[in-house]
Amino acid sequence: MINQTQYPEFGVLLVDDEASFLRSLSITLERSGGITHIHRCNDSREVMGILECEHIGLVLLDLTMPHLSGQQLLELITEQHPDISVIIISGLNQIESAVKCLQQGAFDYFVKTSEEGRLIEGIKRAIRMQEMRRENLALGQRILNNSLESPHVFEPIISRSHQMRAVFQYLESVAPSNQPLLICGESGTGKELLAKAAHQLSKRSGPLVSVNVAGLDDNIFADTLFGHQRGAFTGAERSRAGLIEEAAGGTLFLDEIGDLSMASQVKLLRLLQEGEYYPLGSDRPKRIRARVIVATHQELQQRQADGSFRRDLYYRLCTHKIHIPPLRQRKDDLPLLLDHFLTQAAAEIGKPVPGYPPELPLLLSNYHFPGNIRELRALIFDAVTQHRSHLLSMEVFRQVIGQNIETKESTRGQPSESLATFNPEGPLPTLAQMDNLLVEEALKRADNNQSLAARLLGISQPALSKRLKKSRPGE
Ligand SMILES: Nc1ncnc2c1ncn2[C@@H]1O[C@H](COP(=O)(O)OP(=O)(O)OP(=O)(O)O)[C@@H](O)[C@H]1O
Repeated sequence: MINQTQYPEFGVLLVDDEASFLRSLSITLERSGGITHIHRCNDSREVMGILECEHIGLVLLDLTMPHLSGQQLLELITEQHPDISVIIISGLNQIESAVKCLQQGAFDYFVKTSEEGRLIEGIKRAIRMQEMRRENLALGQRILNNSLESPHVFEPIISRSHQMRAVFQYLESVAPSNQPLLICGESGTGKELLAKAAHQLSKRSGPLVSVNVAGLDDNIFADTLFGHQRGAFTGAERSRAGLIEEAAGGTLFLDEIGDLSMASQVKLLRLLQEGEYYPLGSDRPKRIRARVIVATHQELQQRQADGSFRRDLYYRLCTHKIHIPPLRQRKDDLPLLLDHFLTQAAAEIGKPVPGYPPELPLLLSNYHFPGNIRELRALIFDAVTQHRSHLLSMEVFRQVIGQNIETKESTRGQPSESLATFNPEGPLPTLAQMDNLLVEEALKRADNNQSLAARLLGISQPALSKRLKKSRPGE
């Protein structure tokens, strides 16, 4: 488990011969930047040894020191540990030495008298770059090996789709990060399941605290997240910790973020930018010690375009972004999910697991599942509850899916993919030719099952059979 006080995931080494400066710099980093994973060294001769045995990602280096100068150390570090970032924090405000250090590979250069906010921002930028570099490396490695480090975490998420596998690999790579994670996808695609997996992978010792923010008015949003002091408003008889506090050392999951009010979006942005918040009625800021995961089924790009979602908040949230494909784009998962939910439903109801007619997977694969996996699960549970024999009845499925296939196929103004095959430069097919094309396409989709093909076409099976006899007289 990651100690909840350790940020970032790698160590930050402070090197200066003045022990008092080291002490005050650590306090500043911790208080104003939330940076707590700190090592200190006031003897320049020990630096290279520390880099060998500690997990260091960033060095903050003084220039003027006895034994080895900062410049000598910078040269050694960039040569022997090119993956470690170095920021120079010097007592000298000399443009030549700054330029020289940057040319030598330093990430940034500050003077000790620099304004605290600027210094912290620079250090956080370096941490962020280092985190991204590590994530990229980890992701590249996983994709190359096509591997998962913790496959057990994904066991509740049934899938064999290569798109979902890529999602899992990405999730593993960004799990240690402290940056927000944005999970997008249609309703019922498993965003909450994925948030749980992300929390587990992060190995944070604190809890996963979830809240659906859709429809929360701004005051309730602030009170829910930030908590309040006693007497903060009429009726606040006791202080109450908010969910941010409850999630300390763990993960705060904000679901339906696309539906957050504009006023609350400003509050969330400030929280993410500054890492601090004020409980209602308090003038003492508190530091957020939870990783934030947000999810939405809304198209956030679209919501930005129509002015209902802040662009700056979107950019804060999307450092790490996952899009879960809808079920209709990963039909390979249908048979697995069917078996999974049949077993689950049977166990819950206390019945033996029923078999199902061979045409059921075919029927399911021709449906567009607007409610995604949640809808599939509900359908299967309903069918298992209702069935009486050893074989699952198709009736429940036909009632829902049959109608919707027809609705979907007859949607006006939205040509389906198979109809969008006209060559605009070629001659227009005749109605009779289109008729044949449609019948052929329906049979292909229905795997030559005529009753299903008829359903797709919105006609009866005898009507289809009649047409086929006409168009294929020899068969
Ligand atoms: N791949 C999967 N394997 C097994 N069950 C799944 C899978 N994906 C989703 N589910 C199940 O489907 C239901 C909906 O999933 P979940 O609540 O995670 O979706 P969601 O995307 O967060 O939906 P919403 O946007 O409506 O909040 C849950 O019962 C969940 O356990």
